Amino acid sequence: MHTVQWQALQAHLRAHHLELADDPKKYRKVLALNAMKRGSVAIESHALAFVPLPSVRAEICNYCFKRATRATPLQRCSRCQSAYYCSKHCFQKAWFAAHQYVCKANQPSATQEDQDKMDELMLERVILSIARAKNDITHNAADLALGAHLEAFSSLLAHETKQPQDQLDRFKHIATAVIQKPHIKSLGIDAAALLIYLCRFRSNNFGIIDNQLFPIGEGTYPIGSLFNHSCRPNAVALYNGTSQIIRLIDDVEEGEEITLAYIDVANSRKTRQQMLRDKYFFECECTRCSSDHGFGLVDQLLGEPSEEEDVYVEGGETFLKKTLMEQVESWNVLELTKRYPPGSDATVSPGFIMDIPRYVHFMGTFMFPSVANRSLRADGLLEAPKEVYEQLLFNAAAAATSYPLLDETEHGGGVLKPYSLKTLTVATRLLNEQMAKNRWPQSSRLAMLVLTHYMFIYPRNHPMLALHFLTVAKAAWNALVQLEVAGINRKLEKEYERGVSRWIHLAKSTLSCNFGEQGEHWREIVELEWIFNRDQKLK
Ligand SMILES: C[S@@+](CC[C@H](N)C(=O)[O-])C[C@H]1O[C@@H](n2cnc3c(N)ncnc32)[C@H](O)[C@@H]1O
Repeated sequence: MHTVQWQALQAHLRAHHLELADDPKKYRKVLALNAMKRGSVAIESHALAFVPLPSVRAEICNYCFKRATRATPLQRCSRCQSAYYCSKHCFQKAWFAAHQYVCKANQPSATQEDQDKMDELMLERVILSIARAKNDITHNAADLALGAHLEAFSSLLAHETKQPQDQLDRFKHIATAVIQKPHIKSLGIDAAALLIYLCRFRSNNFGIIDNQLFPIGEGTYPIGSLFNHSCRPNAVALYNGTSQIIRLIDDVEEGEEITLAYIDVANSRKTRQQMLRDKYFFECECTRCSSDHGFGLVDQLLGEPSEEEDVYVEGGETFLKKTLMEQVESWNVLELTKRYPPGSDATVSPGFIMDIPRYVHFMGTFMFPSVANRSLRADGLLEAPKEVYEQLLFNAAAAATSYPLLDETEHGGGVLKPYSLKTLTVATRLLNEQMAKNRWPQSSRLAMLVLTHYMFIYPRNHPMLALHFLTVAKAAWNALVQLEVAGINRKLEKEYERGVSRWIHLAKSTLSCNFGEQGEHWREIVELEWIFNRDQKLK
């Protein structure tokens, strides 16, 4: 067994009720030692090194990664003019950790804006961190976490024989440049070891994201890198500054593997598998990739980009946008809620040719039944056993693909599929445009269309889904207010009121599992709930 040799690492993981086990295909895997609840933190760890993305370097503190605020504007390093910090404390920490070695007078920022520079900075910082950690361990042998980080990093897969030649050439170039620097030379590491480090970064490093899930940097997190990939993961990596938090988004049984998604799972099956092959050198056999039924149906429904290009012939994206917006404008909520009344059964045949409004309401009976059915508990679906929840999604995928689509060829276009990755891209773009124009009834309809896609793509309680529930709740509330001002009929008002209250519930339930019950998103949803309840009382 390999895993007996990493004693500090195993002890560190065990302290978090986790265990590293051998795996014939994946090398090793992280298992839960006991049952764990969704929303709980599996493990939190610090980076061995991190580098901000050049595009956000002037917007976040380059040491703690907190965004600048009016109260804490960023100060630029007066010497190199290219690093930014929120406080003297962060500057001193960064200086001591690595900045003293890389800071050069009047460095033009343009030279730092490429991947080579990021890799070079990461390499230097990792080398310095390891040297410092080794030194600290000799003074404090009991520091398990430090030992665990070192054991984890030194045992990560580098796949050096599988890396493409152009990458290896690039890495050799970077390693040669770094090894010549006096503060690195004095540490006595050879170029071959540095090449392995760079290969390890490529198949193990994380993109650091902010609270809106936008990338702001890259980090080497040896503990986080022990988790394997799944396109249907049960955990996510979120960040508090530069601290990495691995949080469970579903209940995990004793002995179950904990997995993360290395790539955005909103990609087609072929694209996902290609991305994983290119960068991580494995064939994905996760539950989403390996089934022809179940998730196979879901992947079929979302489509492959090349197939979609054939479908959206004449007019291309312009046709899609125009047709989609026409359907959004003519969307009759009352008529559709009558067709799918509260209590309707998802298996009832709708007997229609599918356009977008019908599709969304029909999918709603599977995916968010509590929005249409007042007798259901708001978050019942999110609390159902995983198998029950997933079976519902599979039924929805099978039902969606079994109805004929509205063919618009007579009007000079192609066929607008209500479901597909292409439709998702166009709907997301339109949603942002409509929100920017304060067109809230249209925004709330587009947000529901996007939601029907996200429900297929992301596991429940995934942060993308949680943020989107928040968007749906805000859009529905703003739509209600706008429609009231314009003079809404009482029946439609009731529909919207039920919708807002249920979306708020769903947003709270999902947010609590990933971002937690604190921070800006939680504040936003609690404020919306308060305003909505006050409005209801006043009525
Ligand atoms: C970030 S590491 C994950 C930890 C790794 N298994 C280990 O023991 O160090 C990424 C590498 O693990 C392997 N891996 C991760 N997920 C996998 C999966 N679902 N199937 C097969 N191999 C996987 C691949 O070799 C990949 O390049």
